[in-house]
Amino acid sequence: MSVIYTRVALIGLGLIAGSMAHAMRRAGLAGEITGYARSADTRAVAREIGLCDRITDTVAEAVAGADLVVLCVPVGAMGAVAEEIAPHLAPGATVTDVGSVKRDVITQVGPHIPAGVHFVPGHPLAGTEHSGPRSGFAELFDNRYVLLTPEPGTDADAIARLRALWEGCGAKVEEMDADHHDLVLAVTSHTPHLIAYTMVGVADDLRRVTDSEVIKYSAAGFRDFTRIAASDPTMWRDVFLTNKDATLEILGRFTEELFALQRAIRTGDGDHLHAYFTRTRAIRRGIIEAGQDTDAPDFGRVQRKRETPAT
Ligand SMILES: NC(=O)c1ccc[n+]([C@@H]2O[C@H](COP(=O)([O-])OP(=O)(O)OC[C@H]3O[C@@H](n4cnc5c(N)ncnc54)[C@H](O)[C@@H]3O)[C@@H](O)[C@H]2O)c1
Ligand SMILES: O=C(O)C(=O)C[C@]1(C(=O)O)C=C[C@@H](O)C=C1
Repeated sequence: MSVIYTRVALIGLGLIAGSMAHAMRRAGLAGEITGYARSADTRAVAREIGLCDRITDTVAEAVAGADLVVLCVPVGAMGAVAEEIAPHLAPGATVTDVGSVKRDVITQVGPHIPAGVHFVPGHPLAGTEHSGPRSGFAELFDNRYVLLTPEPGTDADAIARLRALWEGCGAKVEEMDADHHDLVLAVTSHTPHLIAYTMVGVADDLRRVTDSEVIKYSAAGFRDFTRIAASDPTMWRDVFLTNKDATLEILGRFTEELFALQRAIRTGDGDHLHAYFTRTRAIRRGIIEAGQDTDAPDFGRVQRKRETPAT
């Protein structure tokens, strides 16, 4: 594959930036990769492992002359970082981000983008519970979705070039409205994470009663919860604070369903439980029979819905 950007600047050197650096190198997509992280320790590790071609001690040096700047910091820090880089951005450059929430990032970053610089927000739907500069790997985005959420009127060439970069990193790219993104992700990622955090918290409370049996006999489902609940606390604090409305909406629906199931258990209503579990099983089977990636929801369907004219 050929070079798509002459210089890519990665701001915030953790799992996602590290994985992007590895994936861009794998396919030769960037002429040069520069990197900056706020913490001197992180920069030292990034230098030690050769994460980028150049790790700079200031954000200004990292973005100078870059035709792509990728903000890879926690969602709550995006606005402050955008303000810091703004005076140093090259005319014609594209700024993107990888944040898990999109509307709030647009609100934070948008006002700092100078005229002549393009802003194309993005979100790779791929991750692990690990963080930091050593956690990245080239295959993270292979066959995973990246959602781009540009505002109407964004330069089409800037979008196309960023799309090509992500495809070169192995991803499938779709465009989506930012608000819709936040609602979909509240269902498929944010609320499930909150539930996992809660379940592991409950088990931890119980552990004191059962003398570690909860850990010793933990079954596969619970182990999966503990993996999710080991995710970065700063990242997830910011996700819930910035995708508040959508998460509360989905959490409200979840709580109603949970109360209905709780009631069915208390009243011995086996028919209700059986019908509910039959319905959820059918959803999983439907996904498999349709030959879709069982790891990911059908974002193509969401996109097609968006394109349907309002009646
Ligand atoms: N981890 C995932 O599963 C995942 C998946 C998709 C998207 N994301 C999003 O990607 C972004 C980065 O997540 P990550 O998992 O790579 O996190 P990470 O914790 O591995 O890395 C974040 C990096 O940002 C740096 N940083 C924090 N605040 C900063 C600031 N104010 N200025 C400069 N650097 C700062 C940290 O030192 C660290 O190097 C987040 O917005 C997150 O929502 C994460
Ligand atoms: O596999 C994981 O560890 C993840 O949770 C990754 C995951 C998700 O699928 O929910 C988490 C947050 C992101 O914004 C994107 C991906």
